[in-house]
Amino acid sequence: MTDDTASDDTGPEATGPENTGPENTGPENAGPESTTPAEPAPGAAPDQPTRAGFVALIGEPNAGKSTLLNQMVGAKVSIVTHKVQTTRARIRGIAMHGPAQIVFVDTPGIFRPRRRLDRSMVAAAWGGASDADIVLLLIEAHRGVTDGVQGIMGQLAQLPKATPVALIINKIDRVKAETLLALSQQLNEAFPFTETFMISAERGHGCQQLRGWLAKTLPESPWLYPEDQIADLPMRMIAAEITREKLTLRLHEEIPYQLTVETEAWEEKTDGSARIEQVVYVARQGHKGIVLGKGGETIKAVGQASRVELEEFMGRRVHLFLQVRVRENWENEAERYDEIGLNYRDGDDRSK
Ligand SMILES: Nc1nc2c(ncn2[C@@H]2O[C@H](COP(=O)(O)OP(=O)(O)OP(=O)(O)O)[C@@H](O)[C@H]2O)c(=O)[nH]1
Repeated sequence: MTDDTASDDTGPEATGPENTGPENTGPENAGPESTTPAEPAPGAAPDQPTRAGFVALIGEPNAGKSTLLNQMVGAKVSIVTHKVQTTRARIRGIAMHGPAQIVFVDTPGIFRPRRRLDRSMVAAAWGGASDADIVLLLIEAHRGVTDGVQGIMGQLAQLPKATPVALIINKIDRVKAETLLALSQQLNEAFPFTETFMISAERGHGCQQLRGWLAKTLPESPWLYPEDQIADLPMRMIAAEITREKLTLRLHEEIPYQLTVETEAWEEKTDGSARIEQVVYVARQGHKGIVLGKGGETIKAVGQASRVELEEFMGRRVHLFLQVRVRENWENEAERYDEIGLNYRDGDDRSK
């Protein structure tokens, strides 16, 4: 182990042959919370056509997009913290509802970009929206029509006319019913929303109705992802996001937005555990020391916290290995954007 590698895995390293047996539990068998494809709902008419498509979640930072996604998909596919702009990648979660496959695109918060990376996030958010079959605009009930919301509403007019756009008023647990009705009326006068839902993403209120509406509104189509691919599709990404969340919480304001985590290797062990190798990329040499901490204590604590959460999430043992590498000018390397799911091209930026 070099000084930039950490693992809190104190158990004996498994040395058995590569595990390829059919009994091997893949990341798709990630425990009760994982994204699990459902059979067509009991009672669904056998001749009902399958439906599928992309649903984009649009909203100001902190509106509750990740919370709603987790609620819909039933798995922790993106990270919820109190910080804004925690969502770096276009993480997709897939929900099955009867014969419908609902593919969620969790866009980064839409906000005024300052740096190039920020601009790519905005472009990705709007790109996700215009490619989507359905757009959901999330508003925070207690904040009402902010400047940011007004800005986003102005942009909605640029979407293809046929795209259904639903207004989702979230955090209804924070306001009175009269406030909600007035807000809904005000917003519906400003834009012709196809439908309005009032929900609490955190508590799950209204989410079942929303899911039902999405399922019946998506176009008739074969499923976009084969059933056996659905569950493990985002696992590496989820694992990387869990570690990035632990880093963010540990490093506070220091450098969280200038680092990224990638899962480089994932090996299933014959004893049912998983060996996961991840790399934390930092933008500057100086940041490496901060992430490692004195005597490697920071990265060790991060690794430990991440491993505990991964084990809880996956329902089995995890051996987690973290490395820290410097990738200078990461933020300006256009080719990196594709890898984290951001496709930025000059001219794409619709935020101005
Ligand atoms: N009271 C209340 N809080 C909620 C609700 N939904 C989400 N929150 C909280 O709002 C905060 C932001 O939620 P996120 O899901 O991270 O928001 P986001 O839109 O994904 O944020 P970004 O990733 O920054 O774009 C978190 O603290 C959530 O717990 C809700 O229905 N009621």
